[in-house]
Amino acid sequence: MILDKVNSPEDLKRLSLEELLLLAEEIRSEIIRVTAQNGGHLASSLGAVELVLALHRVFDSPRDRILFDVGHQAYAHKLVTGRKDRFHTLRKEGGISGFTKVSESPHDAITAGHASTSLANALGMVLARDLKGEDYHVVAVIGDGALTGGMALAALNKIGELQKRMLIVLNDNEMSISENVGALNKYFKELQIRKWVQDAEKLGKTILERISPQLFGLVDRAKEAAKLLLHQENPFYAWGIRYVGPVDGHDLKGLVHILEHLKALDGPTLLHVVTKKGKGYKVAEADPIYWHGPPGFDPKKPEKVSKGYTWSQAFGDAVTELAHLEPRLFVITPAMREGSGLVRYSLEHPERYLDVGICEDVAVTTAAGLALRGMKPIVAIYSTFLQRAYDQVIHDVAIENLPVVFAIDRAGIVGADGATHHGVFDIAYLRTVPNLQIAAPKDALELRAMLKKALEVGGPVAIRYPRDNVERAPEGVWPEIAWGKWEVLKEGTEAYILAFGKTLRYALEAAGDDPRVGVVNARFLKPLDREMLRALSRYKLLTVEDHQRMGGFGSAVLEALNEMGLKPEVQILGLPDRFFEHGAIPSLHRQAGIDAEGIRKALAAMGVALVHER
Ligand SMILES: CC(=O)c1sc(CCOP(=O)(O)OP(=O)(O)O)c(C)[n+]1Cc1cnc(C)nc1N
Ligand SMILES: [Mg+2]
Repeated sequence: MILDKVNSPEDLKRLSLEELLLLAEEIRSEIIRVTAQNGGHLASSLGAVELVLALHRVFDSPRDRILFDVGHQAYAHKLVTGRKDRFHTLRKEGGISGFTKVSESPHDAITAGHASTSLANALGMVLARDLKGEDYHVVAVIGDGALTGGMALAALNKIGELQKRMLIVLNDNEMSISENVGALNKYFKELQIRKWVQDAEKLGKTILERISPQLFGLVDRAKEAAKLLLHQENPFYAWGIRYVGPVDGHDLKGLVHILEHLKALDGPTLLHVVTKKGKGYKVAEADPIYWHGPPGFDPKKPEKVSKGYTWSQAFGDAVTELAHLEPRLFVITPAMREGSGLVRYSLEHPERYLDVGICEDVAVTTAAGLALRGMKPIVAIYSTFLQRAYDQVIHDVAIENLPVVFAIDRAGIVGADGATHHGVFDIAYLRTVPNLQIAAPKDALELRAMLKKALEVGGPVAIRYPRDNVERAPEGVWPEIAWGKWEVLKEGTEAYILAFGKTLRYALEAAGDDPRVGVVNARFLKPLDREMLRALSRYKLLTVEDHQRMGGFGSAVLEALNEMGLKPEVQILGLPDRFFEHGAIPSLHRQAGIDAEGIRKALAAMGVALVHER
């Protein structure tokens, strides 16, 4: 295998073009083999193989810095930068990350996972380079989806003004996770048609030159005028960035040739490459949405596997039904239609559905605008990605107490996507926001009850639920819920576990049938159920949450007890003050001490040692 001879990008420079082409195929097979075992971002990484090889052939990483936006398309990059022997540990606990990670390799220029960060990072790097009088290249690879992010567009604006030498490679496969959206995306499609026109022109030109040089001259001048017009229409022209393309992102020889030329240019250049998401693997080419991030699969007989009924689907089913009952309901997603369970909703209510692209800030403030004009918007958003819209939650929604519902998916530890994707800060960053109420349902029925009630509350409400399976709730059922009230699920004589969200299952498992320990479904964090808290304050209290310990649900309970002048013995279980890497959710929960074992240990330390069967 040629890959056996590649231990660093240096080795790529010694390969012939034929060997490079063979290497590309070997890399594709390795990506498929390992993703089949571990799951991962298959289609994105398959589509970027030639681009990665061409970049590492022409540039000199790690001296030259090559940044990958989101970092999920960088499996080929990992394989040729000294990690091929560890590649089988991809996304596994203790193994290599599924994204680029500075601490993992000197070749990983940025730690990524969230989109649209590469251009601002690259800007910072070229500023540092030039200030220090150093000389290296900075190359940022950004996808068409990531380019819909405001951070990326704002960085382009500054890059164009400063005119620092850098190369931006737009990896345009017309896909985000779903089909990509936005006016720029439409323009790129246009450009690709023009590419076809250019090729046809070349053919026409050759024929014309033979027939009549005069006529050819006339046509050529007309074409130059049109090109100037076209060029000036080019948004990158407006940003002061040299645009080159579109070019075939799978033509390895052509890419190497172009990159060699662009390497010599000064100022900012954007090379627009067109790739096929899932390239080289038929099922992934045919359905880049499912094969964007499949769980494991049989590489010889790749079939879609059902992940079971999830919280995301329970949410999607509930809002799809709710929209028939509430004509003012409007659902917004920042480029996560499938992940948020909204495919059915988007098909049944297209006129009240919007995918804004990878821009959570726009999603939240668009919801504010909808609410100001009498609609009932729901923003379907992952906890980790809501971090991108913190100011918009406060400034555009909460201050005016607008009726916006935040359906926060992937709340808590999410597993193989790791530190950049765990949703473990939202309680802390939301609970200090006045007017904003926060709840966590224990099951799909409670989710339906909360969603329906949240639309009537009249102010902003955040409902958080985990990345997990859940028992399906019957259609058409909308249970009542005592808003702001907790629910005692098990009485106790000595201690009560106050569980918020997903940890309720661990609490019930830990308490078992021991009469000394009670369990409360503390489903409302804001408002807290102070009445019940007062009543329970004569017992020992243990709070447990799938969230950072600091600033979470337990902190809220402590503050409330303090305000009420109550001083029961309280222990708080939550994630310690560090980042959790990628790994299996139960294992990470065990490490954090928030699972049933951790709860039992905490109770024992409080003098309530539970006897339980092993
Ligand atoms: C991995 C992950 O979380 C991905 S990959 C991806 C699509 C990126 O499209 P792009 O065109 O840039 O790349 P492509 O896959 O090669 O087509 C999204 C929306 N997400 C979720 C997401 C949402 N929002 C933010 C801020 N960051 C991320 N990463
Ligand atoms: Mg894309």
